Amino acid sequence: MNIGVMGAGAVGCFYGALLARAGHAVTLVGRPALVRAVRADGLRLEMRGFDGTVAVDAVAGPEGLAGVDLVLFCVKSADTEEAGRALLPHLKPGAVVLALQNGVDNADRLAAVLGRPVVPVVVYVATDMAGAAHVRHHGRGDLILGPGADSERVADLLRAAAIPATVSAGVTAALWDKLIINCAYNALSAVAQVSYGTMVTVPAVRDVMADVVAEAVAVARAWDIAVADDILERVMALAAAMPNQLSSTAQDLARGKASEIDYLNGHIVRQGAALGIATPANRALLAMVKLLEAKAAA
Ligand SMILES: NC(=O)C1=CN([C@@H]2O[C@H](COP(=O)(O)OP(=O)(O)OC[C@H]3O[C@@H](n4cnc5c(N)ncnc54)[C@H](OP(=O)(O)O)[C@@H]3O)[C@@H](O)[C@H]2O)C=CC1
Ligand SMILES: CC(C)(CO)C(=O)C(=O)O
Repeated sequence: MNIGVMGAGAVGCFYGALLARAGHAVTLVGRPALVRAVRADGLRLEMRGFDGTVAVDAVAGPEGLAGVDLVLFCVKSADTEEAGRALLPHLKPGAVVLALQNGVDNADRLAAVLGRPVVPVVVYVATDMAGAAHVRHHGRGDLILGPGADSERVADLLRAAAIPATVSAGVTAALWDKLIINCAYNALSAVAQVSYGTMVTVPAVRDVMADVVAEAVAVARAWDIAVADDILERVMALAAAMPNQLSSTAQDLARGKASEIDYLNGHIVRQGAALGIATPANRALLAMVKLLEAKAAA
C-alpha cells in the first residue's frame, strides 16, 4: 500500500519504518533537515533485534502524499490545524487518516479541518530521534484504534507489519487514561528534569500526582468518560515500568521547544473551568511549564 506520514518525527519515523520494512511504499513528510538526511543516507531504525537502514521516501511538503491510501498523522498537538490545512488539498478522496497523537481532541480537531472522519489512535510507545534520520525505539509500540469503516482492515495491515494494534469502541476512555498519565508525569518530570523513577521517590510528588489524577478523573467523569477505576494505581505503576524515562515535555523543554502542555494539564484546566470543577494542581503545573517556555523564548 502507498502510505504517508504527516510529521516525520519520532513516532512517524518509527511506525513509517516498520511499515516500510513490511514492504509498503512509505513517504515521510518532514522538515528539510530530515528530508536531506533520509535522501542522502536512508532512514536508520534502531530497535531490539534490528539496527539498519529502511527504504522510505521523504519530502518537505504534503503534495508528496497525493497518491497515498493511508496517512499516519503524527505532528505535535499544537501543529494539528496547520498541518491539517497543508494536507487537505492533497488528500485522495478515499484515503484513511489516523491521528497518532497524545491529547484527547486531536482527531476531532483534524476531522474539522479535513471535513472527513479521522481515526483517533492511542499510542503506547517510547521512541525518539537520535539524529536527523535516525529513529530509536525504547519500548512498547502498541496502538489502539478507534472504530471506523476501515479500522479493522488497517489494524490487520499494522499487525502484519509487527505493530500490535487493536480496534476499540472504548478508544475515548483509553485516550483519557493516557491523558491522565501524561498529566501526572509530564509537567513534574519537565520542571525538575528528572526521570519517573526519581520523581516517585519524593512523597510530596506522589501527593501532587494523586491530586492531579483526582482532578482529571473528576473532569473526565463529568463528561461521562469511563476512566479505569484503577487509574491511580496504573499511573503510579508507570514509574516502575519506565524508571529512567524523562517525559516528552521534559525533552521538549530541554531542547528549547514548545511543549504540548496546553493539550495535557491545560486541557484539564480548560475543561474544569467549563464544568465548574476546580483543578488547582493541574493549573499550577500548567503555569510552571508555561513559565519555563516563556523563559526559554525570552
Ligand atoms: N515520541 C514518543 O515516544 C511518543 C509520542 N507520542 C505523541 O505522538 C505525537 C508525535 O510525537 P513525536 O513524534 O514525539 O513528535 P516530534 O516532534 O518528534 O515529531 C513531529 C514532527 O513533525 C514535524 N512537523 C510539524 N508540522 C509539520 C508540517 N506541517 N510539515 C512537516 N513536518 C511537520 C515536526 O517538526 P518541528 O519539530 O520542526 O515542528 C517534527 O519533526 C505527539 O502528540 C506525542 O505526544 C505519543 C506516545 C509516545
Ligand atoms: C507515557 C509518557 C508519559 C511516557 O514518557 C508519555 O507519553 C510522554 O512522555 O509524553
